[in-house]
Amino acid sequence: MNNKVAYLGPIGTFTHAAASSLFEGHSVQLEPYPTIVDTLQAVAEKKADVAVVPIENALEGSVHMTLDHLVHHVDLPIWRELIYPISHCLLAHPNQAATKLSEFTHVLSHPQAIAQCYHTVRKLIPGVTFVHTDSTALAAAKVGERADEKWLAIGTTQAAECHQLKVRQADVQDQPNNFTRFWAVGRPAFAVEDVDGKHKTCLQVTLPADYPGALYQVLAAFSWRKINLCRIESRPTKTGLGNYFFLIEAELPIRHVLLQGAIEEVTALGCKVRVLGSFPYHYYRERQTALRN
Ligand SMILES: O=C(O)C(=O)C[C@]1(C(=O)O)C=C[C@@H](O)C=C1
Repeated sequence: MNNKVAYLGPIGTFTHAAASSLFEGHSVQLEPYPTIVDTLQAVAEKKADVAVVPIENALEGSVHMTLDHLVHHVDLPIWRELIYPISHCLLAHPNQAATKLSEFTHVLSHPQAIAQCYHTVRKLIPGVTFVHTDSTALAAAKVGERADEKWLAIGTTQAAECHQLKVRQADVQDQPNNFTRFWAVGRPAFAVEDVDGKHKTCLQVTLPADYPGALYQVLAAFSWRKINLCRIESRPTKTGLGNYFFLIEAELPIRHVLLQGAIEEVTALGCKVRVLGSFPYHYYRERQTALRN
């Protein structure tokens, strides 16, 4: 039976593009879900084998909805990571062809997409009203349904094709080097080839108490073993103001003896350590090249 892959849909989201790339060449069933939480819940409730969700963007940082749901509400291993290039377009209904860009009144999109394009769009359309939607593709669908409104969506060229919209301006993100990391979480019943052996482990570390140097001691366990950390982030434990846990991503697989040693040391300090996943990662372009060669 085909593996079911849940993704933040509908068709035409960046997550859809990332999921298609991750499972290219495999017979899977891609199934859209309306929100990040629904997408993760689909795997938790065994309606799907794996879920593809955004986790971090180069311009806007963490996607807290994904991170918090993975930490607080489900227990699903991170299986793979894809780093995908993000290019946002301003999409309009064809009936608005005569409307100048500066005359549009509303720009609809996912909050992450709006944040990544905020300054560029405000410069193009001063005084525009931003409207949040659950995904960029849903914004495109809404614009497609309202031919008479001077509305724009921020989204992908695929969403423009799906809803017969016109790309009025491409590449409207505030910075050119825009990438989003996507995680596939769950337990699909097949292996995907490792493109180049790059591996990460994501740990949730909770300190036993707040005292001077507590985090320094945790980091020292990685530092003297020369383990490269590619991300560290604090998030509220939701138990009271000022209570945090730390998400630490190390560039080693969990089975590596140095990482095992670091985890033992951090645990001996009284910290709670939870392994959220140990997984291969690759950049979109590397994979395309690898598939071609
Ligand atoms: O709305 C989409 O198209 C998504 O896939 C979500 C999402 C995100 O939440 O980060 C994915 C990539 C981009 O960073 C913008 C939006």
